[in-house]
Amino acid sequence: MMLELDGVQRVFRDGHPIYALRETNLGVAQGDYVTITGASGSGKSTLLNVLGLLDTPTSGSYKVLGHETTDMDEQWRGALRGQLFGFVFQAFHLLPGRSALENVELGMIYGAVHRKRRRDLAMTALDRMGLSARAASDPRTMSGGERQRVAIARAIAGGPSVLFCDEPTGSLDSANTGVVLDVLEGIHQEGMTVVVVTHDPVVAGRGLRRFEVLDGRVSESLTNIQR
Ligand SMILES: Nc1ncnc2c1ncn2[C@@H]1O[C@H](COP(=O)(O)OP(=O)(O)OP(=O)(O)O)[C@@H](O)[C@H]1O
Repeated sequence: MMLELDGVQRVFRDGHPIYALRETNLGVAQGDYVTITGASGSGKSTLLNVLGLLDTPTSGSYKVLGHETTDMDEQWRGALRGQLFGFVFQAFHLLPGRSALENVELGMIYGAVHRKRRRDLAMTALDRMGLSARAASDPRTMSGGERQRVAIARAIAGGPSVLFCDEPTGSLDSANTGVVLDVLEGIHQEGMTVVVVTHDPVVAGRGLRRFEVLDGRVSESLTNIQR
């Protein structure tokens, strides 16, 4: 199993305890295309953050490729995250005043990749996103769909095993949503594991395994069981 949550809880303390995730069991296999839906505040982002090693469970076990992560120190967790995971967020998080190519390269700056190799990987990733002609462009001059494709290029350039996307189409119109969904499908077909959090049923519908979060409880959608 690529990712395996077992009895995971995430409790925030804000005066009183907030049970963002309760007794969560979830396995993601290599090559899965998982979508996670749920109402606002149900715990979707918390689930993605825990899976992406951006946050730590309060209790329970979380294994990545069989390695228990809950007792790793932050340096190990960071190394694992940098090596295995790529992230895409709703708000793109691209640096203005830097070219698309530089933005993609910056995603690999903490790795051990040589500068020249970083540039080649960044160019290849932009090319895969159909954006090689815009490599020198400032993201501020690009459309929302193009910006998100630059962000996806940044996330995949270093060759992660899992791509995590938190509301990747939340800032896009329906045409650009379709383009980004096609891109994610292509990435999945090439073998990457894809995990997408979304409140949009159209986006959720593209997943091959669909989960729903309700008040911190995660359940697999019936459509998977019938499949
Ligand atoms: N750092 C935090 N401190 C306190 N409470 C938090 C924190 N992060 C999340 N929560 C709470 O945990 C619950 C789950 O939040 P989460 O962001 O995971 O929901 P979500 O389903 O992603 O919501 P949305 O769709 O609105 O982004 C909510 O009640 C939220 O207020």
